Formats: sequence, structure tokens, C-alpha cells
Amino acid sequence: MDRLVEIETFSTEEESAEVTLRPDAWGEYIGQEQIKKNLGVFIEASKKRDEALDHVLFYGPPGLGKTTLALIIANEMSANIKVTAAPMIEKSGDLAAILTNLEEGDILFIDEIHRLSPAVEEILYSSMEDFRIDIIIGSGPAAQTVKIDLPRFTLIGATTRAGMLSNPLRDRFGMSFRMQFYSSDELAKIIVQASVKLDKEIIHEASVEIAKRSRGTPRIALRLLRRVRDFAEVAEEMSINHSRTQYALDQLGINSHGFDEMDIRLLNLLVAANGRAMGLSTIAAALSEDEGTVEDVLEPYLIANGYLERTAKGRKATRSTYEVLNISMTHEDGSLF
Ligand SMILES: Nc1ncnc2c1ncn2[C@@H]1O[C@H](COP(=O)(O)OP(=O)(O)OP(=O)(O)O)[C@@H](O)[C@H]1O
Repeated sequence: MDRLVEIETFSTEEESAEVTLRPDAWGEYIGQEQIKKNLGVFIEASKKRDEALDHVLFYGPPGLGKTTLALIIANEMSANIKVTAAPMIEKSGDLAAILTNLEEGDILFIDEIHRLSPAVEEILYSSMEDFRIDIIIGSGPAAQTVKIDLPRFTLIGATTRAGMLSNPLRDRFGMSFRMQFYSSDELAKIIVQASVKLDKEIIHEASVEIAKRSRGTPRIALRLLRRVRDFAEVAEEMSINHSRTQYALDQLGINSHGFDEMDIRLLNLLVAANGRAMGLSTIAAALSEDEGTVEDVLEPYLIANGYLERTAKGRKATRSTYEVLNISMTHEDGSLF
């Protein structure tokens, strides 16, 4: 039987474009070397034993390749995969319907797994551990519990917030992997690979320029590649060259450190606090963003690169923040922060 890949979550135009650029084999998946090495061993071992792979958790900022890895695992295991996201599983019945439709060895990928409701999570515990669910039929004194055996499946969970997972859920994953930001070299390779799929030549310097400005994130790199390609095509250029790339990225408001407008606003805010720490809620209100976006999307890259520090009292600018914004680190009286 052909392998079945069912994806329920892709909706926006950008996401469906991503599907076509998504690598589907190990060889095309660039970077995350340690994760690939370990997963390779575990996949080979479970194939040798002819067993389903143990449950896997991927965590880290958005766009680093969690969904892509899940699809590659399914490919390697020659398993069917069903891709969904926690907000789509509202009631325990929704999860029960998904689970009872799985077959032996299938993979279920749940994105944003930290957003499952406690009632749904409860069902997941027994299904992950005992491959069995208890469903309550009816209500009141006439209610009956029916036990349903499930096939041995693999759950792959992805989250931007490992800290928000409950302990019982976290403990039921046999392996968990933290996704790393990508180096510029790795991103440049991803960009070249994607440009081949898009059938648009890109010169080396241009791919490096996009890579440097992509916040260490493949999704951003691919989005910028598509926008730079637009600029090149409107200018009727056969290939994407360096000067067009610089021009396009400047027009898109992305500076040479990869900061976009929102990063710059956040860093300026911290610097304006004159060395004092600023709370998450204050930052979110000042940027008109919700706290989750600030914490999951904006901050991780800035922290990983030393431009923002999380302290017990709140967020603070670092020496690198002042340097990168070209601002002096002194109080009005001349003393250092
Ligand atoms: N290591 C990689 N090599 C090549 N392309 C990659 C790699 N990682 C991600 N991509 C590409 O980047 C895009 C985003 O990846 P993906 O959707 O897997 O990220 P994600 O971590 O699941 O994001 P989210 O958590 O927001 O769903 C995809 O189009 C994918 O093709």
C-alpha cells in the first residue's frame, strides 16, 4: 500500500507553498545534526525489531523544521502519517475518533501539543502508554465505560513551549529533542536547495545574504527567498544576484543582523528602560502583541544571540544590544549601566 500523508492543518497560501518546498528525505534535511544522528539510530532499531517507533517530542521556536522532521520520520519508517494541531482537537471525542482510525505503525503528529485541553490530554495518556482508551458512553447513573484497544502507533508532538506541557504528558515521550537555530551556512544551503525547486538560479553571495538576515530560521529564509525572487522577476533578471537581494531585503525592512521592524522596536524599548528590567506584559502592551508571540517568536532568537537577557525581574538589554543599536551604555551622569 502507498504511504498515506494526511495533513489537516495547512491553510494559508504561504503554508501550502511550504509544503512544496519541504524536504522529504534525510539527505535534503539540512542541519540539526545531533537530532538526525540520534533519530537515525532509534529509527533503525525500531525497524529491525519491526516495532512502531517510541513517541517523540520536538520543541523549539516556530519554523525550525519540526513538522518537516515528522514527515521525514514517516517516510523513513514507511508509515502513514496524520498531521493535526491541538486547537483542532477540541473534545475528547475528536481525539478518540482520530486514534481509533489509526492503523498499526501509523504516526500521529500533533502540533502545538501544549494547547490540548486537560480532558483531551487525559485520553492521550492511556493511549500513549497502554494503547487503550476508555470512553464514557451516556451520562448520569446509566453512563458506561467502554475500553477500546488501539493499534501500536507513534505520537510525534511539537511545541514552542516545552515548559507548558504537563509532567505526565512530557514523561510519556520516549525521546524529546530541542530544535536549534540554524547557522548562516546551513540556511544558505536550504535556500539554494529551495531555489532549485523553484527553478530560479541564485548566486552564492545572494543566498548567504538572505541566510544572514533570516533569524536562524528556515521558514523565514524561504519566505525571504520568495520575496527576493519577486523583485528579481519584476526586474526581469534571469538569476537572483547579490545587489538585487540587498535592495529587496532593505525594502522589506530587514537589517543586516536579520532584525525586522518588530525586533528593533523590542530592543529599542529595552534600551529606553535605562538598564532596568522590563516585564513581559509591559513589553507586549508596548508592542501591541500578545505575550505568547513575544515569548515564543520574538525573544528566542534575540536571547540565543545575546541581544536580550531574561532575569527574575524581567527582560533586559545586554551590552550587545547597545552595540548593535549603536547606543552608548551610560546614564545621564556618565556612569555605566
Ligand atoms: N532542516 C531543514 N532543511 C530544509 N528545509 C527545512 C528544514 N527545516 C525546515 N525547513 C523548511 O522550513 C519550513 C518550515 O518548517 P516546518 O514547517 O517543519 O517548521 P516547524 O518547526 O514545524 O514550524 P511550526 O512549529 O511553526 O509549525 C518548511 O517549508 C520546510 O521545508
